[in-house]
Amino acid sequence: MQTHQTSQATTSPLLSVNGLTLAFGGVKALTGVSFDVQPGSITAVIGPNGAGKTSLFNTISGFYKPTEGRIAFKGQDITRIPAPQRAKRGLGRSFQNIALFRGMTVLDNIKLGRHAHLKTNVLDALFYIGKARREEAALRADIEERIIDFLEIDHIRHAPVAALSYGLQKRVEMARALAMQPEILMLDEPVAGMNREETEDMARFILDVRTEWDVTVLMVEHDMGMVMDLSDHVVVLNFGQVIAQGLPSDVQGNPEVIKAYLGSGDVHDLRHKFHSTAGAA
Ligand SMILES: Nc1ncnc2c1ncn2[C@@H]1O[C@H](COP(=O)(O)OP(=O)(O)OP(=O)(O)O)[C@@H](O)[C@H]1O
Repeated sequence: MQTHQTSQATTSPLLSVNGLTLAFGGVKALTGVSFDVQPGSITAVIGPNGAGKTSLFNTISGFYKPTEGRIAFKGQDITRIPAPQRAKRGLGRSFQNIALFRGMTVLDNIKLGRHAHLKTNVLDALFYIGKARREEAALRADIEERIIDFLEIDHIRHAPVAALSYGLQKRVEMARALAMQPEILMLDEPVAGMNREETEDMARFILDVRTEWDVTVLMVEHDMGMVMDLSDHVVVLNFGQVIAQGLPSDVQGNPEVIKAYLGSGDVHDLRHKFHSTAGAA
């Protein structure tokens, strides 16, 4: 297994995952997973289907409780802290399958950013809109405008989410996650199902989120080309374990990584994506 010394600076990590183990009954979804996310970095978690990526994301954001291990955010242990409090502390996330309120407008979805991930029903969320209007409208509006401007979604701000293309919906989901004003943005498959143009747009937004918003990015993504182009650090999972981590160039040629993808039948895709990367961006 490669160490991640090559691509990891010596500064204190923003997020530190240590020996994380998660079991569903007899199934071990994660076994002793450890890695750091450096502030200001783009870190990607990759791995074949069923490798444990979503389980890892859900454990970091607090939806699953690990059987063993520790998660530290900004130097503080958050392993036992409930998901809403993690979000409040600055862990923002999007979801693999779009989790927007489809009947509501883009703007209202963004307004819910701070609370929608934390509330389980629409009434709670709607109540929040009223409350927000009274209490913090000006501040919120400023942030919302910046997000709308940044993600170039002004023209659809009053459109119902259900009427939008898939690529735009993913962008609105990112907008909503940004409305939480996260320090670390966790993106679950940000370009899944997107065409090439949409993927390139999203890649640009992810890079800009880091530079213009000063937000650290942790993403799970299947699109190898994008991962290799954007990431500072790549963590590879297979069967719930970290089999390699380091610079994109390190993991790309790692025999264990190739083997993991070969086993899953994804190697053709992997090779194709690796080789198409250079000319893509
Ligand atoms: N809620 C659950 N109950 C039982 N087993 C689960 C549950 N969620 C995940 N698993 C199992 O844990 C393992 C890891 O699954 P996970 O969804 O985290 O992988 P993944 O890398 O995100 O896969 P994909 O790329 O297909 O989304 C798999 O064996 C899966 O069947």
